[in-house]
Amino acid sequence: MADQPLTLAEATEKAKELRTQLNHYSHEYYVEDKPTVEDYVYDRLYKELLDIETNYPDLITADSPTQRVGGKILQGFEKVTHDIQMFSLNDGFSKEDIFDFDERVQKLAGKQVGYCCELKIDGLAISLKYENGKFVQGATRGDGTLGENITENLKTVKSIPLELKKPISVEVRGECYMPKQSFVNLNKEREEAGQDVFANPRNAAAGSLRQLDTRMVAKRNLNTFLYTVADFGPMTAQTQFDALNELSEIGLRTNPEKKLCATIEDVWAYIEEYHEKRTDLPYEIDGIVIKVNDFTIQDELGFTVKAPRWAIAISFRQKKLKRL
Ligand SMILES: NC(=O)c1cnc(OC2CCCC2)nc1N
Repeated sequence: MADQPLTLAEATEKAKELRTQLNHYSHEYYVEDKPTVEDYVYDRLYKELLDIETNYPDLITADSPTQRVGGKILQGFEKVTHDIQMFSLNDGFSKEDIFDFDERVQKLAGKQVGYCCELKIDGLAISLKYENGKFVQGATRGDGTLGENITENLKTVKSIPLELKKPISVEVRGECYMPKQSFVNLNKEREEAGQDVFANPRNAAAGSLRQLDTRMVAKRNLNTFLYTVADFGPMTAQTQFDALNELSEIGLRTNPEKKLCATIEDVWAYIEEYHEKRTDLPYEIDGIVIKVNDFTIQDELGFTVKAPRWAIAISFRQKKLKRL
């Protein structure tokens, strides 16, 4: 016999249960890349929730997985002022530049310091604001002070949680990027449709986030890695390495290839390692970012107008950098 239609009370309870289950499975799949259920299990539960929301539209919540598909046509992007400037990075082009950086840092810090090394994801820098755990604003870097409000577009990026694992208010920053395979598939589609193709995944990600039709963005399979805590709220990390782990603990996606290096020689080994490995990665990187690990020392070193003194990027895309 066909299921009896749910009462409002039953539907409310069931929708809440389904949202929790679906958001958990989605976190495993999109944030941890470790799904524990087959797609058909997810799809069946999703359909059940969609049916309930269709019958009881008032039960639709902002963090419902059904809201990820987009459906808004924006008129444009409002401007957003970054209370905390989004800095860029000084570039290094050779082993000598990296060792000179280490010398400067040690001189300023008055001691040998440890470094947190990260892959330099080739995407678009974004800022995410959460209030009491809820995703409230997403923005582009812009010129570092003035960016664009792309909240509605970022809501369709499945690895950006609409709700954190803890009800905290923080601002975090990272990179939004298009995986290599998605880039290949997109360009194939565009070519078949007689459209211009994108030159590289970074341009494809930027072009996708500029879409005013959020349904288009939802189809572009964008992804993220977060790497900066701008407003810590109650977060307690005292080093960059711990901050990356803390970002992951509250439900944000971070890059697993990070490494804590005690000496600049270890940093150089990491750079050479990923210069080799980069073609095997499912996303593009344009270099490595080296950061003084200890936040107290970062604060001592401070910033120039554009960039921190406690970090340097070595780019793999340098004419001069024939080989490392
Ligand atoms: N593209 C990246 O993967 C990346 C970029 N920037 C930073 O750190 C900058 C941010 C502001 C000061 C240091 N880290 C990264 N991993």
